[in-house]
Amino acid sequence: MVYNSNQNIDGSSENMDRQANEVVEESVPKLDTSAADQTQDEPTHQTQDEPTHQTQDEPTHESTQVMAESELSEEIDEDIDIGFRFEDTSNIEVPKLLIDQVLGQEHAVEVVRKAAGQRRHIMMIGTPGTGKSLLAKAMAELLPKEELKDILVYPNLEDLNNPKIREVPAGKGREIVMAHKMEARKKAQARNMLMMLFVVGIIIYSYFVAQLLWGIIAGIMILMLTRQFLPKEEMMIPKLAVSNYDKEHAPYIDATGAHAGALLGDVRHDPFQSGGLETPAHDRVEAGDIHKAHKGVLFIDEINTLRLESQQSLLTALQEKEYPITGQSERSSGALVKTEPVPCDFIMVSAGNLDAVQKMHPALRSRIKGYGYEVYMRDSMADSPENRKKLARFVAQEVVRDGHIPHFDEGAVGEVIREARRRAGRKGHLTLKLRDLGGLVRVAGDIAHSEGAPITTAEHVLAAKRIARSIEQQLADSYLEQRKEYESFLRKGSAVGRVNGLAVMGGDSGIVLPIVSEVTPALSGAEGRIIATGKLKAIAKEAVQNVSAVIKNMTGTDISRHDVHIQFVGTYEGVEGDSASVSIATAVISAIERIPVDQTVAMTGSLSVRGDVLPVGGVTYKIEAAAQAGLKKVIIPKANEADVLVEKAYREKIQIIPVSSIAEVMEHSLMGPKKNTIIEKLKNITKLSFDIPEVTPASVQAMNLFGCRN
Ligand SMILES: Nc1ncnc2c1ncn2[C@@H]1O[C@H](COP(=O)(O)OP(=O)(O)OP(=O)(O)O)[C@@H](O)[C@H]1O
Repeated sequence: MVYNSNQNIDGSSENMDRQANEVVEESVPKLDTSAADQTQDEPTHQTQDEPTHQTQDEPTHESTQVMAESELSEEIDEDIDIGFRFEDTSNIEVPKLLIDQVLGQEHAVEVVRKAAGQRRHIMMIGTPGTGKSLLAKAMAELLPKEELKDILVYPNLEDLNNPKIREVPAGKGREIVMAHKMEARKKAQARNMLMMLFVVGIIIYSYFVAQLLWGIIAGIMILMLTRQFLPKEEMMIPKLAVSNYDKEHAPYIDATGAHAGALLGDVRHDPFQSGGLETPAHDRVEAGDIHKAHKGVLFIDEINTLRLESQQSLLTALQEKEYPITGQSERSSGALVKTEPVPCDFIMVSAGNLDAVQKMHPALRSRIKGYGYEVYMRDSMADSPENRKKLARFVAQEVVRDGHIPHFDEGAVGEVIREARRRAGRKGHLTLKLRDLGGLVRVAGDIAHSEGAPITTAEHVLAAKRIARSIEQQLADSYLEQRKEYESFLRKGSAVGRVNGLAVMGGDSGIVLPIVSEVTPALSGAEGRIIATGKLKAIAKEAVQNVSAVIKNMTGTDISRHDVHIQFVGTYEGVEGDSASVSIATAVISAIERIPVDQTVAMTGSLSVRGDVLPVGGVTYKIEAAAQAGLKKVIIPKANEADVLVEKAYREKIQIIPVSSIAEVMEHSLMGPKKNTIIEKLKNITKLSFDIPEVTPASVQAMNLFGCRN
């Protein structure tokens, strides 16, 4: 039995629904406690045979309905009001100071300004690419240049393994080293001259006493001995460990992922430790990032990835504002050397996501909390004329920073802003994941540059959007291709216990995720089980458990003597998040009640235990994936309705159905007259759910940021 995917399931498909139901009813008995054996006999046959048959009937016809990438319309959407008129981004002034270039993070900017004035540490938490390191760099620009120092390491004649440390004003260190070198050279020259005269004297004398050979040998011996035993002036030259010569502003040192040596300083190993060939200990001392950041900013991203010992040492350095340098490798001769404490009065800007906060050394965290600020970076900003203007300035900044790509005209900036809207995932917002958006600007610029175009236009940006697809997007395309080729999901007709779920990969790529459910008699004599396969991770597993509560409530069926199998088809990489909850519920209810599901429908949504459909992330990408796969309708949570910013090319291809309860999901996805009974039951359950706290799209975004995927 084939159901036309273009039928309206709300009204005109009623006939077909009835026919479908009749077919299913004929062959599959309704599941109840007494019909356990029957369900074991037939369901596999019913649910697997029918769909395969359906999809193989008309594959070529069907494939024409599927939207290929190349068929996508390249039409430019309606114009975007940027908030002001300009010819191209060369007319937009780019602020000189980095802090004035930061957009959308007003709170963080304010904190950075304050912290720079008061020399406080900062911890920035937020999504990658939202400007954390940019702000840290900007902070270094705000610090007074006058306080900068150079650090010199001197030999300690009393204890060669304890070199001395001296701090001098910036630029002075270089002068001191040069002066020492000059002096050493002069002394060495004078000494060499004296020695040569002495040796020549000996040779002349030996000539006159007819002992020339002995004279030459004595001369060579004297030269060798003086080289060995006379003090060497160059050994006394201090080493410039940290130089701020000619620096325009305070140092910004990025110590992300630095090993102990690079972070805390090190003393090199000396393979020739004697015989006049050795390198003096002070000359082998290497400053660490904490010392190079003296009077400046030390930036550490993903601070939790630093080894615990390094975090402890960092804490000491923060407290003492000085830290001696010693060899980090126990087996190296450098381990014998330990300098006097080296100044390291830096401002630490640490960054990461919430994970970083949880896993970092508690004492270090407490130090930052007690002597600084914690800032949460925003992911998006309001889509106001003022902010659109700022985004136009961002495009100008990126063009200037790149230095190779042509400026953008107004249309091109409009397209970038449209993409910023889409990527925000929330209506009325613009994304602040500006590193990624900057990537789009660069690819568009590269296309324009390779064409020899004097200016980047909207067409270049559109072309860039097609080319600059993330790995996940490319993978999603390849998945879709494979799934279409092997018919691993259906696009028309109906099937019992089978639902086209939707998922996101990498935050910006939707995929169709078929979910199949089957009900069999319980294998063990005890209670029936819910068995979910497809490498489900923690949240997905919990979602399956929650759904089972809804199902028990809804169906009123005692399923305790049955095992409910739920399969996430083709999920080799595993599944996380709870956005498949409505799909799981629909598949299981369909399997239990033997009511077919419309296969032209895709769905996404989280589910409360009382049957409310709650918002999820990535709706736009999921809808686009469903449209691209050739599906006709997509059910989304009503709370996500405002977040939908589907590309123009997909808008006509798919009907979006926002719902707020599982009853509505069933109404739009089940087929046949039997569905009304189940919908009535479901409506009664969801009526009771008024006291469930509301989950807003913003809270979903926050959950996503902190590692929860939907
Ligand atoms: N708020 C912003 N304003 C202006 N430009 C930004 C902003 N956020 C990001 N950018 C652009 O993106 C680039 C990368 O941002 P940045 O390195 O600061 O991100 P991040 O938050 O430190 O990311 P990560 O945690 O991955 O290091 C910046 O050099 C800048 O070009």
